[in-house]
Amino acid sequence: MKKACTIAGSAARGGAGIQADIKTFQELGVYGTSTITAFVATHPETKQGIYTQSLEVIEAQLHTIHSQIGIDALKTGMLFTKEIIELIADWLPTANVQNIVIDPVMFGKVGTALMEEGAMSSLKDYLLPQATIITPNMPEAEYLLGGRQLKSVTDLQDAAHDLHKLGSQHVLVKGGRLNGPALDVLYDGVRMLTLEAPRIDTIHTNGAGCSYSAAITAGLAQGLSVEQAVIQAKKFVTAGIRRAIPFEAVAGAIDHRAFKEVGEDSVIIATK
Ligand SMILES: Nc1ncnc2c1ncn2[C@@H]1O[C@H](COP(=O)(O)OP(=O)(O)O)[C@@H](O)[C@H]1O
Ligand SMILES: Cc1ncc(COP(=O)(O)OP(=O)(O)O)c(N)n1
Repeated sequence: MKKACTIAGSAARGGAGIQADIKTFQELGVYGTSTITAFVATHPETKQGIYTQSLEVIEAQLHTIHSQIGIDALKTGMLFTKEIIELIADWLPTANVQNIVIDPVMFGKVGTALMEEGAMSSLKDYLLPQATIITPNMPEAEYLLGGRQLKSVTDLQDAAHDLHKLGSQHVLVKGGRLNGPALDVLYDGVRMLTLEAPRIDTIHTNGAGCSYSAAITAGLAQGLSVEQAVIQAKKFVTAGIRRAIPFEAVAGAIDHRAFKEVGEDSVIIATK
């Protein structure tokens, strides 16, 4: 069984973060391991409740996984501080991991800041250049590009082109916040691929981004190409949103079981 590792924050509500990643790994048939960087237990109104782990605890988890289990692919999610980002960036070359997915998590959908102010330059300078693929959503892409606003598919394509200059092998810009179909763009420095799924009329998309990058990680661990892994992951997340689990107090979460239960062929996405 191939092994995928997530380095991310714990989302107490269970829809995003480490919880989404491990559920995704399990559903896609890879063995999941985790390094927890922080605990998030925020209230949508106060936005308080982020508790980071010490560098020592983070390092101990990384060492345990690397020395005792092994890593065929890994993803990073919420890293929160400059110090944690730099720890991971220094550790990665020593771990010799072939498939690295960096989800540059900065903002949750309800607006919670999931990256500290001042951490952006470490992310850009030390972590993104090591990535096989980076997976920003629109606000994250805008922030990485110095505040430029993205409003159309052409803007997403231009953003993917410019973000590629930061040094990752591939860039996937997620267009979940555009109107119209759910469009994302994947760029490898030569080819610009657009992935399109029907937009589902729902507010219950908590964990969509985390699960997308985790599904890409699972695919890479199993030997898929980046393009194949992204296409499978897009189907995984589309199926999950289609069958999302609503909650009473907050927006609901995607259903990680959906892709396996409905079967890959029942999720139609277009690529061009
Ligand atoms: N309402 C929706 N219907 C279908 N797909 C969606 C919907 N909202 C988001 N997506 C898709 O979910 C994935 C995650 O995108 P996005 O929501 O932009 O990221 P994040 O969760 O990181 O903010 C993307 O493939 C996006 O196109
Ligand atoms: C602990 C933690 N990490 C990441 C996120 C962001 O999740 P994402 O799937 O990108 O989108 P939303 O959950 O914000 O819908 C998070 N919320 N918590």
